[in-house]
Amino acid sequence: MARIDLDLAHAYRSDPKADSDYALLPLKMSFSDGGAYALLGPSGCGKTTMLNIISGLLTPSQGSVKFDGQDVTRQTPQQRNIAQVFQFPVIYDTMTVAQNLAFPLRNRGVPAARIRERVARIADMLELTGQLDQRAAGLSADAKQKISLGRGLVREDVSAVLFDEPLTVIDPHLKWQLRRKLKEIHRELKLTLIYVTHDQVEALTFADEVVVMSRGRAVQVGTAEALFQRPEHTFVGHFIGSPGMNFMPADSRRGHLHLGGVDLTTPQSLPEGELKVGIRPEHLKLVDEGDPGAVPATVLAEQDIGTCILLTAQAQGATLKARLPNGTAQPAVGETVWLRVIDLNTCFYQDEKLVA
Ligand SMILES: Nc1ncnc2c1ncn2[C@@H]1O[C@H](COP(=O)(O)OP(=O)(O)OP(=O)(O)O)[C@@H](O)[C@H]1O
Repeated sequence: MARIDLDLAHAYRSDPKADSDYALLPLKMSFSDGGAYALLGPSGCGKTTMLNIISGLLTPSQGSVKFDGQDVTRQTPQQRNIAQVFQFPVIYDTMTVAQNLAFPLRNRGVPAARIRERVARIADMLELTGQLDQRAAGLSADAKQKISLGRGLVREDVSAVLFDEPLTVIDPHLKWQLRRKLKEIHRELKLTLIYVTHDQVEALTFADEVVVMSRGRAVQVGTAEALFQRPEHTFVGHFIGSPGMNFMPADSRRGHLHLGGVDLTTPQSLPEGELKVGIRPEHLKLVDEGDPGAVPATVLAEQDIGTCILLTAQAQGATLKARLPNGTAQPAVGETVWLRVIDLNTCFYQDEKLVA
């Protein structure tokens, strides 16, 4: 296993000039030895480009990739000792499950007894033990992808295991189980795992640290909690959470926060000037009229989504979403309510970056 350091940029076109010419803008980041990471972001943000640069399938147009301090920028995936799991199963149909799992070990001359041990362990973790002697050809798409995962995880000597949206073909119920399984496997095997996905639930359940990407930038690297509580960029606030963070334009002058027509006091000390106030739907509270951190809002809709009531309201030109606990007295559509937007959970942004 290895610590991985990136200090690079990548453009698929030669002679890039504008930011939009880059698939990855200049970035510096590190993946620690034995960590579980997810690269998360919308389509086209550069996740696969970053993964392919780490694996060695792609050479960055600028800069370097280091494994344990050694420059591997020009090395192939084999030389870097990387295992990869792709979206679709990569297995040998004519082999049995056991032979498929053993293949990467046999290829490297691992002794037979150790191969048996390791295959049994991986099969047990992925609940494939009962199918070890079956030919892969007859198995379902789910089982085949589990074999692919197993082949990625079976070697002990890899620098890292890279996953590119590995659960795409998996049935939703099994997907949920496998996400948790991968987390357990990481705890047990302590491999460096890097996992590409555009699904935040997948990223947040699997990874110790999530790299949130937007348009060729890694905008924040953090734990699920940090991304939820303190998004460092409005993009992260908006992208993480369901629904995402609410934002309202505001103006900070001489210790006061003007939010539309309302003047509010904040527990945080704020820089002067135009700001965006960010508050999660989970933190937005219905309060009494005149509450010092609240704004009046007109109820637009209410939806019982089982775990809570999702309230949509309009306040000072912004649409706000609040997750209210079940059992909360529901205001009528069109009614004016007071929503507390300022409390210790509130985040403040200037030029889209967190400032308080
Ligand atoms: N081989 C290529 N040649 C030219 N441009 C490419 C190539 N591969 C990717 N791109 C461009 O680079 C940018 C980043 O693409 P990339 O595939 O890394 O994003 P992604 O986040 O993995 O997206 P997705 O989730 O859709 O796979 C996109 O604008 C894409 O169009």
